[in-house]
Amino acid sequence: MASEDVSMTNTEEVDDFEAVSQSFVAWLQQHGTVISSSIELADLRRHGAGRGVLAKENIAEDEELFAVPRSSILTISTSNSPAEVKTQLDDPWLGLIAAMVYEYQRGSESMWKPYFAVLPVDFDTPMFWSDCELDSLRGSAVVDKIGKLSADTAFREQVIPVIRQHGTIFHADDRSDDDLISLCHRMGSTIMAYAFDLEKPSTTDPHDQEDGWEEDEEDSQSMSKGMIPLADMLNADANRNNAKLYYEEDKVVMKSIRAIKAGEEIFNDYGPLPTADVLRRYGYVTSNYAQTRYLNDEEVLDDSYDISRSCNGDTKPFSDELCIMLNALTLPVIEFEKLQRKSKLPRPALEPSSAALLSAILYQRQVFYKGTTNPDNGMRGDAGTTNDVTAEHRGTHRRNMAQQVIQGEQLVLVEALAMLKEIAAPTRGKRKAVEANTGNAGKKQKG
Ligand SMILES: C[S@@+](CC[C@H](N)C(=O)[O-])C[C@H]1O[C@@H](n2cnc3c(N)ncnc32)[C@H](O)[C@@H]1O
Repeated sequence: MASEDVSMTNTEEVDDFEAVSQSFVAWLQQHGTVISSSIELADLRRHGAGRGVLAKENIAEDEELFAVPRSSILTISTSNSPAEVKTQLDDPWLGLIAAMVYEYQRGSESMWKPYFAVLPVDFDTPMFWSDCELDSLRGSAVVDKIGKLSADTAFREQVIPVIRQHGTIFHADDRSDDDLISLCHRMGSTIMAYAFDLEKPSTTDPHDQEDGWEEDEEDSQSMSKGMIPLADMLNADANRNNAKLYYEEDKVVMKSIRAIKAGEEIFNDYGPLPTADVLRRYGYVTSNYAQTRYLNDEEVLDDSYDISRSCNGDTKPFSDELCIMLNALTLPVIEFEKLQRKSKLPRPALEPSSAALLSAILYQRQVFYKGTTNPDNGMRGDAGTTNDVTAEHRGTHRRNMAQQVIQGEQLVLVEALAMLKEIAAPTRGKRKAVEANTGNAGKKQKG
């Protein structure tokens, strides 16, 4: 959410918001972005969604909405920062942050200046919450995933020395370290909420190998991060997702994936993230994701497990990996050794003893939420961004979002515990339904 959204109080600032949008669109076109006359960049602050893209007229499925040349995408390699800076920071995430700080600090010398004008200055992600606001998220595993201290350390120890070494070209000589660290946080959070995983063109420049930002280890070989102007002006809605980005050799193309009526918003999809992760990455909450998941990070193994809400018979609340791990833990040693000799794993069907173990863990997990909120309150309506509230209401808005996260997670726990109770001690006649619900129908159960 852009800072001008929050501070907007008078007509002058309304006009400024529009003017900034218009010069951004003009800049895009000057640099080769082709925009369909059927869409427009719109002011959606009244819906709590900042800027967004709307259909001006009916759009058919598979129509090109806009095409952005790869040269307009801000990445480590397209940035004009000196090669020495690019090689000094070999972490791709820190590298992209440094490239963005560099381009931002150059002001009108940077080709991306009109783009920075539409990017956010303030964020509602928990990274920027006060301790008191964070307390309203107590119990959720998201609190341990914020990583503010480790980011501070990485900025202080790795990025700041590089900026200082090239202080003149970074226009950083009159800025304090704390000031620069705030700027790094701002760019890091922008990347988190706006950047795309870029698919590389088939003939890859060898320098591109260093480019980008790795988020997930498994992605690191094939993906890099880049800031794609205009593509990142689409808001997200899993249920109303109607557009998709396609990667071509010299450009990226946003196309409709279904017919869109005039006046409708054009939506991207961030994927089936747990509500807590939508808040952590994007600074808003929504109940729209059908697969509201609870990240049950028990650290039993060097991994974590999702428990999904079983909204319909197709959804498996407990993953195969989780079932196998629990079954392995509860298996008598002699049985476990038998499987080991045959190089086999336990079945991915939750055994009653495993269900009892998982129940005990989840009851333990419930205690962490004590006093945070009451799960019986039911879900509140969606709390959007702070784009439409003033700064003094920000705390209330953040606490409302926290409440929506906590209530969602507690609901998942309550539903999972009820299901586990059935598996651990099934009531006569209900066993079949439980097996169907856990995705294990037809599989032989022990015990
Ligand atoms: C990729 S940007 C989309 C453009 C953004 N609205 C803007 O004005 O710059 C992602 C940010 O948009 C906002 N956003 C995206 N989808 C939203 C939604 N469904 N409801 C409310 N805000 C949303 C969040 O602030 C998120 O961090």
